[in-house]
Amino acid sequence: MSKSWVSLWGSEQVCVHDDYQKTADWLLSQTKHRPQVAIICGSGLGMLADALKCQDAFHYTDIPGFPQSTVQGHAGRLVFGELKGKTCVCMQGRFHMYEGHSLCKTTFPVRVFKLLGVETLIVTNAAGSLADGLKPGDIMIIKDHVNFPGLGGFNPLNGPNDDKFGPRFPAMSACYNPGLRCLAMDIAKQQGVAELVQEGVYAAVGGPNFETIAEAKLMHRLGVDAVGMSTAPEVVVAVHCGLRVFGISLITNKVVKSYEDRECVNHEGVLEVSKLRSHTLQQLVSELVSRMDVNNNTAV
Ligand SMILES: O=P(O)(O)O[C@H]1O[C@H](CO)[C@@H](O)[C@H]1O
Ligand SMILES: Nc1nc2[nH]cnc2c(=O)[nH]1
Repeated sequence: MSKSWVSLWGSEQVCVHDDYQKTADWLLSQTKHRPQVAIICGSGLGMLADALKCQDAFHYTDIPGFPQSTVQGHAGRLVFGELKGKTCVCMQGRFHMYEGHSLCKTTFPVRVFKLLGVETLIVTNAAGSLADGLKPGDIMIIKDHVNFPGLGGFNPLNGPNDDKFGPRFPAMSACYNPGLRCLAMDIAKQQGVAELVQEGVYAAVGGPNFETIAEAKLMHRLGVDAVGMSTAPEVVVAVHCGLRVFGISLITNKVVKSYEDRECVNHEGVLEVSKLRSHTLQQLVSELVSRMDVNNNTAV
């Protein structure tokens, strides 16, 4: 397969199977862990990796073929370890389109995880709320997403399809696993945090600017509950290659929807709220990993 192709947007860099394989082979040669579950930590949520025991950690700068993190709150480390009886790999820092990464680089780790033998992907993010019932500090279990860049033709699956990963036209109607969503809700009840947790629709936008009021009103009318600048491309690639997906948004701010509202969102505020809820989120994700079914690396 050629390494570049011409899209609507100009010449795109393509990652070929060999690129993912080389990174996966290098990681397999550096750690004895064979992860069943991968976790992508959102802005300020890198502490999710702290719960892993017997850690092997790698800086992205040392991993062949890996993109680099450039955003504050994304440490740029890949951490392998054991979490409540399951082997996990955790990304402390994800890649966003607005950093200048191509979509294949933005989603690169997901296919590497597939080649490592991962069966389940947990994606987390910081997001702004559009739904009136969601406030900063709340946790939204993602039931579905709107991939705005994807709808506009900016999709990580653009270009020649790699049949070894998945089909040309993958279905996206059950992206976020219903069983895991239900289990997470039960765990939230048992942990006494059910009043903080609800399900909702996440929308991915390109960023890096936050929303104008007109954009916020538009998304609210369309039924979007929370908005961020990540996650959907990773999930599209994960579903394409057959990974089971669970997603969670930590609501870090309200998206301003009124011209009378003088509030103004900023990244420092986003990181502050992430920090405040980090323990609750860690407890929820740990218990979910503990109780999810995996069977010799086969998620059921
Ligand atoms: O989606 P994550 O990586 O959690 O980060 C969110 O927070 C940042 C803005 O504060 C953006 O990168 C947005 O996508
Ligand atoms: N687009 C967007 N991304 C976010 N990430 C955290 N908060 C927000 C927000 O309000 N809008």
